[in-house]
Amino acid sequence: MSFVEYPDRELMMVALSDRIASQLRRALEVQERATLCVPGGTTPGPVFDVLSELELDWARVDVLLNDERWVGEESPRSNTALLRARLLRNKAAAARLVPLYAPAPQPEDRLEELSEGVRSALPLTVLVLGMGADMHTASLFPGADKLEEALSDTAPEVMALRAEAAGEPRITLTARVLREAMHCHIVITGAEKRAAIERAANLPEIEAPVRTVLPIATIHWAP
Ligand SMILES: O=C(O)[C@H](O)[C@@H](O)[C@H](O)[C@H](O)COP(=O)(O)O
Repeated sequence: MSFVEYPDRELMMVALSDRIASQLRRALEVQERATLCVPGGTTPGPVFDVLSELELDWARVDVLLNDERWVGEESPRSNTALLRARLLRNKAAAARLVPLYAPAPQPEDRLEELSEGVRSALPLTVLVLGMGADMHTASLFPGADKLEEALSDTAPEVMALRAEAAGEPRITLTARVLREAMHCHIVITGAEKRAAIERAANLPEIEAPVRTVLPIATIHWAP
């Protein structure tokens, strides 16, 4: 795991966006399409703003969330709505969105068709992850009902999980899909998350799910 510390958040978001774009550009020199997988939540908005303006053959990029809360796009908690509002516009409007949500009461109702779409976009070329102070990443929450299976090498690509801390049901990429990414960045801010990721390095994955990607991740941190 490597750790990059920035003096402030703005600098981090610009530097990280630049790095993501150049990794995608390099991949597109040798392959027809590339996949960018990104988190929802409150941290990545500014990265999306910068990325959406960068020069890149976006028409050959598939964009996919790490995970989604099981809510419609009209909800302020919808990660898909965040993606549409902040990333899939400007130059990046040409990218293809791989959906992780479809209207239905429960994620299990649409899991098969959503998984098929995800499979068509694998492996992940550039994976950007957030992390909660409880050391969850994507929707791999400590204490989630199916966490053990979601961390295993034999998990399906996509699973529906429920956890008390998660609020609504979640749909998430599983650990093995995250671990197979070509490039992996974790973006975090603040003292609490810095302490959490340092703690995660010495805990089992079942208690600190983010640990599953630490061997391949570059951690980007700003106060
Ligand atoms: O849908 C989600 O909640 C995310 O994808 C999740 O994994 C997020 O990255 C972390 O919870 C950090 O969230 P914040 O950036 O809001 O702290």
